[in-house]
Amino acid sequence: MIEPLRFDNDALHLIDQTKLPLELVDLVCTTVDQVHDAISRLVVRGAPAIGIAAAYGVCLAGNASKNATKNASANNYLEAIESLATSRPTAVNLFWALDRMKAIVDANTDSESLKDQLIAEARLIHEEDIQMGEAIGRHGATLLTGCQRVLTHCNAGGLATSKWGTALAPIYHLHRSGAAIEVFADETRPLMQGARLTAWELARSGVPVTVLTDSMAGSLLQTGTIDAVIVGADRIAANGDAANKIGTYPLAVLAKHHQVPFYVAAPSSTFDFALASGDLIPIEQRAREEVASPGGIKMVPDEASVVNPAFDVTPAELITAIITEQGNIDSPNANRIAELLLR
Ligand SMILES: CSC[C@H]1O[C@H](OP(=O)(O)O)[C@H](O)[C@@H]1O
Repeated sequence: MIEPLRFDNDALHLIDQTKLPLELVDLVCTTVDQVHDAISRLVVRGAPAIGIAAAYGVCLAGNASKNATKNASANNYLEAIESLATSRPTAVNLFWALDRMKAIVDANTDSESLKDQLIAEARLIHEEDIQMGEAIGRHGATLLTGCQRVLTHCNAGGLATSKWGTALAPIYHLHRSGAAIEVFADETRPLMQGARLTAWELARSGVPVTVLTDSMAGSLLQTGTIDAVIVGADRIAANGDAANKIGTYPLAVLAKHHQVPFYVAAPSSTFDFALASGDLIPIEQRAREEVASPGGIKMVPDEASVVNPAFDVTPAELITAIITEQGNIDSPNANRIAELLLR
């Protein structure tokens, strides 16, 4: 499996996902600002991957404070945490990871070992995500068993996480076990994560994949072509409402209408119990150019306005089950989620 990020104690190596599928190249970050920029430009993207990258980004602040006093060193890390928290607003994994790094700084009593403690915590966050992806694959496979044609939106695969993905983890699990499963991937405008990233990583793994434009999903569901829909999430509120890539909500409505199971796959680090419902989830608004000039080619006249929300929110009642590393939550609601994840 492809691994989108690697840390060698002084540098964070990222697959530059803005270059895929044409080029497989790394972007090497040695400063906090470079990691902030990499997250904001979607060099590294996907809720779990963003959290892991930010955790390693905090560690890079240590490079700037080699000779600083204890307080300066801790302050550098706290400034890094504050800065990285402004890189993107929706994926709660970013803030979940930064909170874990801040707890290490706050508990610090020995500045000499602080950088090592932070690197250890970032590596733990990374390793935990690998384990969570593996478990999501196992749990999700029990729901997708027998499904031959699965539709997904955006990229919630290995490129969006540490290794196995979330929505694609059950598909990789079933494919490895010899199941006949193929994926229909929404291209996912405007940044085309489905066409560029999901198709690339599935093809590379030998999983049959068909790319469709986002507007084609309805007719595939209408004609019975699709056995199940599975997507990732960037933040799930306490009542089970899930924020995910723009275009997920209409897909959930279509799946409900055509009585096709609609699954959301996410690790517990994507749940935000501080938010009672999905309408409270901050939705990132991205630049006009992503819609108006895809690939630098102007498609929209200057006189026209453009909207570009990066995410939408799917109400819990449209979700058949949420797949987590701790198990599957059928017909999600607040008490079931809390019960399963907080036990
Ligand atoms: C496994 S989380 C993947 C999640 O993140 C994507 O958004 P972006 O590409 O903007 O980071 C999309 O919502 C995916 O479902």
